[in-house]
Amino acid sequence: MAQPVIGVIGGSGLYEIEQLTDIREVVLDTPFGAPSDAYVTGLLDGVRMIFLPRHGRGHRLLPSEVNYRANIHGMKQLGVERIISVSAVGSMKEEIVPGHIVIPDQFFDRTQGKRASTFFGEGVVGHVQFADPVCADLAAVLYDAAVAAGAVAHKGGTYICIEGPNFSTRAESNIYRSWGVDVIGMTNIPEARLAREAEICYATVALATDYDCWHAEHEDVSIEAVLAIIEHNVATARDIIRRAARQLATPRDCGCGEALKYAIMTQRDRIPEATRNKLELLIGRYL
Ligand SMILES: CSC[C@H]1O[C@H](OP(=O)(O)O)[C@H](O)[C@@H]1O
Ligand SMILES: Nc1ncnc2[nH]cnc12
Repeated sequence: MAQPVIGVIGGSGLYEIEQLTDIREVVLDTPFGAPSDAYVTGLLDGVRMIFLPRHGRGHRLLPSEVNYRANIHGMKQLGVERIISVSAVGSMKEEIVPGHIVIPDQFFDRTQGKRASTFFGEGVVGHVQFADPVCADLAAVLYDAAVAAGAVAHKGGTYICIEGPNFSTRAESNIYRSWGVDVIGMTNIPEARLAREAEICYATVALATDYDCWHAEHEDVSIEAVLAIIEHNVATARDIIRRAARQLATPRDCGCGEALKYAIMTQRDRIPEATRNKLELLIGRYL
């Protein structure tokens, strides 16, 4: 069996994986438009990796402008079975100190409907389960890798995803905290939803960079502070990816690869030809 391919979507501050060898750039088109940038494929300790900078090289795309559907479709085209997302996040809890790593196990969607968040539509209806939005197996590997890399890591937690690009108001921040969320960011929704629809495992290495604006003894979040923390921790993020990759060179043993098995509602002979063609890579085997 071919070796599983691991995708990495790099967030703020992670625009390349320096340790890759046998590097090739792949420019892809998808039925959903253009991905954020060329994919970089290469080997990390012999494991095939595909890297994509979420905001494009040079950080050109707002969280709302990222073409999440194209990014995930491109990963699928390249045979990716597991996606490691790397993201900068604000901490919503005292004990998650800037510099710590969180491996979230839940998402709370506060985006504002501006992002295409499903591959379905245009005559085909599908409803995937999303109660547990993160692949537990992949998350466990990432947590262990973070600990082995020497990071202070938190296993599990809720990532609230706001639309951005502005950071939150103090009132919003305090209300989110009262909801019990752990970290805040702007990108993991709809990325995680689309990975599930594409039957790709998804989990995030979230690097806490700030205390948003709720903490009386800490400065309000600013890009300056976020970038300083990222700069100090990007080597750790790369180390986590490298350690995780070594553990992920085996076929997966979770349910993510069959997420669509019972999800498609539409009577098969009523699915328009054009939609069939557009979604062939994602749903072809169920039609
Ligand atoms: C640079 S702070 C705000 C920015 O960083 C996070 O992006 P990513 O998840 O791609 O690391 C956050 O979601 C915002 O987009
Ligand atoms: N406080 C914050 N809010 C939203 N996204 C972030 N990314 C990093 N810090 C953040």
